[in-house]
Amino acid sequence: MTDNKPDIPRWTLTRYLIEQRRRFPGASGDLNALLLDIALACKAIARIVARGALAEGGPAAGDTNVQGEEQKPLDVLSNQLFLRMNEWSGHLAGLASEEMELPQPIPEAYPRGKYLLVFDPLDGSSNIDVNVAVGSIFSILRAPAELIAGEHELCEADFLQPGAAQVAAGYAIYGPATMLVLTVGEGTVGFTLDPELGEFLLTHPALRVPEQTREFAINSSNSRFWEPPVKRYVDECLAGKVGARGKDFNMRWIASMVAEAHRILMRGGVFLYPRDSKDVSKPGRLRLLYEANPIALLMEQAGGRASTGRQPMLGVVPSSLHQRIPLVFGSRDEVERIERYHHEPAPDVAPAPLFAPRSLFRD
Ligand SMILES: O=P(O)(O)OC[C@H]1O[C@](O)(COP(=O)(O)O)[C@@H](O)[C@@H]1O
Ligand SMILES: [Mg+2]
Ligand SMILES: [Mg+2]
Repeated sequence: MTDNKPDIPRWTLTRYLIEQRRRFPGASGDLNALLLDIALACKAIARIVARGALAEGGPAAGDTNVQGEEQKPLDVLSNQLFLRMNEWSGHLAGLASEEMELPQPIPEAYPRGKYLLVFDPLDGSSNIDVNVAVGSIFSILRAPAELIAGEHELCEADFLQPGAAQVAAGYAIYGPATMLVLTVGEGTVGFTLDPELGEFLLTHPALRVPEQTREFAINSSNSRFWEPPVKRYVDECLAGKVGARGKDFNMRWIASMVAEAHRILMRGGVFLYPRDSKDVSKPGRLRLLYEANPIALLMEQAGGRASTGRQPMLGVVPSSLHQRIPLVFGSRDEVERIERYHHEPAPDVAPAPLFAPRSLFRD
């Protein structure tokens, strides 16, 4: 079965989740209910984003988040929608967001559940004013047993689980169409919002990232700060047919990671936001728990790969809630090549000869 062919069952998100649950006869249905609440938050955000400059009622801008970045009114509003749609549900033991310094416990009045939700309520929000696709990214983890048992209060350490521990992950993209792209550990699937029905309908039942590509995405204004393996990789792509790769490459940079991830899931490619020396206090631009990990799981479940450049992303043990990390993802062959470049010496750095001729004019 291929995407967008008439043999795709026109399942709603609800129906898809019911079918998935059949795989686990003992399942409580909590995960499904949580995913539907998240989808509802995304629909609410989609409506506001679609109104653009006509949207009303957003809180005043001007604040900064824990990352020291300017919060747009829609960042704040999207965060509130995620909280409002999810904290009462009884399926969560806590939430954490890009826009909140500390994890948010479930209010006393509401029941506690067994999952943790981590999210970036609006990714690529610097693109809102220019009407480019933005999105919401989420990751679902199991709450530690002691937290569920009430043996301790919700704390940062509860969230510090490697990406491989994610139960589900996904994003909504607010573009010309709104889509929800999801994995519950059984492949990566895409739903398109039917605005008349208000339903996410399954349109991409088996997303696969092609193993090879001729398209890369990187913010090349940072090139002077890159490490040698990344410089080497990009130089080889730029050299095209006559270079080491023997083929021409195309380049894209939307500056909205959800949109880049979506393009790569649809037609392949590789994305890099590598470690650089621009600001030594930041080992990468993107955040591990609510940007890199969910995208990594979606990629891996679609046959792609995600990495720090040095190790698989899903194996990284987080050290803090808002930890930043170098991120490379997309077509498997390209990500593996970039990893290889990080592990092998650069080809032009020949070992210093024991008896090199000495000269004042040597460069
Ligand atoms: O402006 P830069 O350095 O190109 O960074 C762009 C990156 O920053 C992000 O916008 C960060 O996400 P937020 O908008 O949620 O902070 C990514 O979506 C994107 O890949
Ligand atoms: Mg983001
Ligand atoms: Mg954001």
